[in-house]
Amino acid sequence: MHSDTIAALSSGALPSGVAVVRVSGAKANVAMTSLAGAMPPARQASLRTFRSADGVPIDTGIALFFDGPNTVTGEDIAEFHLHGGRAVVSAFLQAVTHIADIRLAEAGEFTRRAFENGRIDLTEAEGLADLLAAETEGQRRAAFDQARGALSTVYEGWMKRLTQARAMIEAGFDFADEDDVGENAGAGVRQAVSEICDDIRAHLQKASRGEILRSGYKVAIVGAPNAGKSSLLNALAEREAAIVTDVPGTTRDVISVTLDLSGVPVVLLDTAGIRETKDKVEAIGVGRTRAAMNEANLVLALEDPRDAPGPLSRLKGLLSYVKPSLGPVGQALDDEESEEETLERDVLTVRTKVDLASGQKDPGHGKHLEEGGYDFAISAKTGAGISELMEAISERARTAAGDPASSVPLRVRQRQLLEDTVRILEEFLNDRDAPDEIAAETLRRASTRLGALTGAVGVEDLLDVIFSEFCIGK
Ligand SMILES: Nc1nc2c(c(=O)[nH]1)N(C=O)[C@@H](CNc1ccc(C(=O)N[C@@H](CCC(=O)O)C(=O)O)cc1)CN2
Ligand SMILES: Nc1nc2c(ncn2[C@@H]2O[C@H](COP(=O)(O)OP(=O)(O)OP(=O)(O)O)[C@@H](O)[C@H]2O)c(=O)[nH]1
Ligand SMILES: [Mg+2]
Repeated sequence: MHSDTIAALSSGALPSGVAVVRVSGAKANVAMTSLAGAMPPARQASLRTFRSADGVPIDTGIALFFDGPNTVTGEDIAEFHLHGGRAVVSAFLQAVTHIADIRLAEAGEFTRRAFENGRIDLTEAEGLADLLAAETEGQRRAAFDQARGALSTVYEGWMKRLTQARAMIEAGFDFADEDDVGENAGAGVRQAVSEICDDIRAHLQKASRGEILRSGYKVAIVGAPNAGKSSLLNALAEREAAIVTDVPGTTRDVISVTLDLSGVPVVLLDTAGIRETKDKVEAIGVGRTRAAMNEANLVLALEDPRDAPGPLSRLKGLLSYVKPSLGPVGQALDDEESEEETLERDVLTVRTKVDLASGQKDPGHGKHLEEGGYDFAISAKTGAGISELMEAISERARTAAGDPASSVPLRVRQRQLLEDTVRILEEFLNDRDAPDEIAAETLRRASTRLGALTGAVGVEDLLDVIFSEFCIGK
């Protein structure tokens, strides 16, 4: 139990209609009696006038008292629902923190107490943080699912099975002389571990989907200077997010706009046109274009076919910037064949400015313009082809993000711990001749990784990072 009682404004930015101040800890009842005059019946909303220590009224509002340990934090909680004015809340917080042993809470401190008092585990706390940050329906569903313990159940199940496997080996120590027992137990353990390993691998397949849902499906808009990239960004965003001029090299930095497409956040990245340049600033911009392409789930390669030296030849050069591992599922591919497939799937070629007559002579080269060969043809000026392109992006984003309610790991931290666990379990499975002591130790290491997922073990150093991500009052 903590000695300090903490207090904070738990509702949003002021001014607001109503402001909720929460007080959690051993002195929550003292806060209630001194500010509201008396204790309200537990868990019942009561109208009270709140007064500072010298009896001066601050505000009239709703008082609520939740008696621990069955509360959000696991401690006694007093809630004060005030009028949401800045001076009201400020006078109230002043009066609360005036009481001995009550101080203002740090960011995430209520949730941290919930974790430390065993009310929630770490995946649930992370789910809560994501729930507060959720901006799309898909994000909300996945985070809500995780905050309610969907991942905890899965991870605790694996932990239990792994512990049983370890227990079987450790029991085997006692039968060291009796070969029969040792070998039979050995086969059972291997079978059990290999099943756990398969289950974790299947779960990991969903991880990249969860990460896309959490941080957005990234679409890089690339092409030569003046191809019409910023114009496309503005058309998709339906606002003037980027500067458009007829000067090649207008965009020098990556400009990002996030859209909510059917519940999946889609991050559009407008980039600097790719060309050899002596301009220092533009050269840095081109470097950033390359980085944007590498992190993108989808690349839109734009081309105005009136540009020399002709359609697609430049695009080929552009595509060579793209990493082979790029893919909606984010999985690295090993052979060349699938590498080509990935490029085909994740790069859309877009012909721009179709309102400018086609079949026109290329002024520089006198060649006829190539007609087909592009996945899409658009005009940012007339709007032609824009909604078709938008639908194609949306469909890819939905596929890449998957079903938000299917218990996907949303975070890199979670994925890495799961990958570590699989690696250690494989080590165990591959070393058939390991003495029992070594085998048990290998499984123990795997348990430690799994335990860190829910926060059961070895996460002390991480807690500050995880909980500081919350806002104050949560
Ligand atoms: N006013 C207010 N609204 C809020 C919160 C809050 O802290 N205050 N919450 C803050 O996040 C969320 C609700 N979360 C809560 C979770 C558990 C309990 C609770 O008292 N649980 C007990 C008793 C359950 C029951 O009565 O059935 C328990 O789990 O044992 C209360 C709120 C959203 N709305
Ligand atoms: N007629 C016509 N002009 C367009 C269209 N799209 C863009 N333009 C024009 O083409 C020029 C370049 O457009 P931008 O969108 O700035 O091109 P960009 O690819 O972002 O260029 P950089 O940032 O310099 O790499 C501007 O003069 C635009 O008005 C279009 O669909 N039709
Ligand atoms: Mg531009």
